Amino acid sequence: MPRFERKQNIFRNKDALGESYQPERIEERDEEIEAYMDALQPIIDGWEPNNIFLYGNTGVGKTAVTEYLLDVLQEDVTEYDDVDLSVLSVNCKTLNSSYQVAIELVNTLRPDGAEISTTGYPQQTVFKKLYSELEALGGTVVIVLDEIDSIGDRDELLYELPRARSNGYLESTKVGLIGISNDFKFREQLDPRVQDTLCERELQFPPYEADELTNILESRAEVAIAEDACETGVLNLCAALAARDSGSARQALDLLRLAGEVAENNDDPTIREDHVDQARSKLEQERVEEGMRELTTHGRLALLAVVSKAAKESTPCRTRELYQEYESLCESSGTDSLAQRSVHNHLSDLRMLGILSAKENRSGSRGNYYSYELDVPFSSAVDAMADVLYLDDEIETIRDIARMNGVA
Ligand SMILES: Nc1ncnc2c1ncn2[C@@H]1O[C@H](COP(=O)(O)OP(=O)(O)OP(=O)(O)O)[C@@H](O)[C@H]1O
Repeated sequence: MPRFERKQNIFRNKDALGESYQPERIEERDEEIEAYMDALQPIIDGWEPNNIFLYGNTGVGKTAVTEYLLDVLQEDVTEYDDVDLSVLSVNCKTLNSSYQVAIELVNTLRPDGAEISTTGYPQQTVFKKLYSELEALGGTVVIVLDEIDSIGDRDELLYELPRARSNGYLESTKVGLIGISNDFKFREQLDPRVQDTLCERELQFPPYEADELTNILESRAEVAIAEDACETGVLNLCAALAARDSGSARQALDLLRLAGEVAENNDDPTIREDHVDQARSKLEQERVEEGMRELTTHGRLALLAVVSKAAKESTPCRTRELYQEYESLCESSGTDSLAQRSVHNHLSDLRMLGILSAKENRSGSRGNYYSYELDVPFSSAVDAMADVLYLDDEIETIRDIARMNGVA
């Protein structure tokens, strides 16, 4: 009978590399913190808060810096008797309308057991309930709406809430909104009147550079990794890979955590660079698989067409040739093929997902055309597809051809 045994050579505190960990120190964001503090200053001065819109790619510290600064603010505000600050944080990811966000806020403010139902009220009734809860709370209320873009175009709350005082719905309570988003298009899509108020102060967080990620990793590794369990060059490699790809601290931390797990599972005493390489392949495969799950059958077949061409060392490859490959895969799987134009759209989607990359070629009088190739390792793409497409024979043949050509 196998027994469980605690492993502890690699990690000192693995949770410190996880999503829910709040770092004690924020590295490399001094300028952004200064601008953010400036935007929050009216709160400590006792004035109405600014509305703040914060954007930047995923994993660049928007949530971490917001949580950190609001904690500091809540602590510092205790020095001033005339400011009574409350912070409400809601992640809008699963709440895709103003209505649902307003219900969530009301229920956050109400005591257990007094929550309202999530359906059945007219929107204005829910807004009124929200105003009355906010009025009962009093003082200054900062409402953080993370992943605010999930609200989409049903953004009435973002128009109404900042105007609640001037419209007489709130008398004593001062409300400030902080909207956080990694969707750059969201701001442009907002109604200009919403833009005016919500984006009163705009803050942008740029992607991290490799040396910044190294510093973030170093300070996190102090807490998370056991002494001497990380070989020289490992943190730099995680940082360089994440900087080249996305500039995301989350990606760099994920790489380190996964590399540690690979080392641990191999019973190796330290994390080495080859563990990071394995971690990167694993993460890439997860990314492809995640993208794959979102694809329709035709998206998958279009991707398999590119994989098949890659096995033959025939990529980058233009749509017309990929289309022939796609048609023959459709035939093998007993699926009716789509027109070339639709397959072209699927290839564009795969490019947006970061699974393919495309080169634009000029072809004189006949205009420009794209040629596509895989933007993820061949083996990750083929493994992911073997899991979701019932084309075992075709996929085996593709693997054989790849082996013959030394494509990995
Ligand atoms: N400057 C930093 N110093 C220390 N840790 C950081 C820093 N920036 C990011 N992190 C860490 O990186 C991870 C991702 O950061 P965070 O969740 O704040 O990103 P985000 O920009 O809000 O991303 P998303 O848009 O996907 O929510 C977290 O674990 C966070 O603690």
